[in-house]
Amino acid sequence: MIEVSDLEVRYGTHVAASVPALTVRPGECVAIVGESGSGKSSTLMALLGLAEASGNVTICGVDVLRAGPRELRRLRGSKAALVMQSPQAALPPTTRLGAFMRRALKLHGVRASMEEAMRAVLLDPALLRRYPHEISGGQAQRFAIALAIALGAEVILADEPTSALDVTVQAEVIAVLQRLRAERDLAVLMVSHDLALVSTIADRIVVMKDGQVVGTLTHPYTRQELEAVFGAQG
Ligand SMILES: Nc1ncnc2c1ncn2[C@@H]1O[C@H](COP(=O)(O)OP(=O)(O)OP(=O)(O)O)[C@@H](O)[C@H]1O
Repeated sequence: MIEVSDLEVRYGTHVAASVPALTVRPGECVAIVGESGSGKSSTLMALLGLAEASGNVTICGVDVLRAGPRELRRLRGSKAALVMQSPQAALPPTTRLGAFMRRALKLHGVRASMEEAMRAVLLDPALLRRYPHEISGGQAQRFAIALAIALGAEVILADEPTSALDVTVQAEVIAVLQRLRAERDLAVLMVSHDLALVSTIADRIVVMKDGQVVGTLTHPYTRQELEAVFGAQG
């Protein structure tokens, strides 16, 4: 569960994003869309306490902007998972996927079946024996989600999770996210510049421009609404 009110993200005196209100309930997917530089990533980073921000952010009961380092570490490590554009680059190249996941589980004191987490994202558990360079971009993205599942994530924050992938692989990753949020009641907040993609998955679309929220659409969207968003973006 994510609840945001009066959020303002700053870099020095520059206000990069201003979000008056945003809620993502368990089982929901909300997308933030907007052109480059509109403040999408800054918003996402502030939600995990990774940017200078004021206002109120509550994720899984943690008051993020006032939490101490230990509470934030616990939140980021298990309850709220960040899925980035190219997870392959973030994986240590000389560590097999299974060893990496085992280490992460141990670090956070979590006991979970790695095989079950792999199957939940439609990956063959045999891939746990591979090195990062031996899997595809789409598999790496699903591995990042499997890791989140194994660690017991309740919230997934995804920053352009599919923009480095080709269209069919994008669809696989989106299908996995869709299934997980329904089956496991995950709250998914996704940042994307791809309106066509998010309109297939999001319950709500928050449109940002120049650091401001300029509109929110609720599913089902009309063509006119989507066209208006394209206008607001461009
Ligand atoms: N670390 C930083 N220091 C200073 N300014 C930053 C920093 N990160 C982002 N900004 C500025 O904040 C504004 C919002 O950037 P942000 O990355 O949030 O946009 P975005 O919508 O995610 O863009 P993109 O789609 O290109 O990732 C921009 O003006 C950007 O230049």
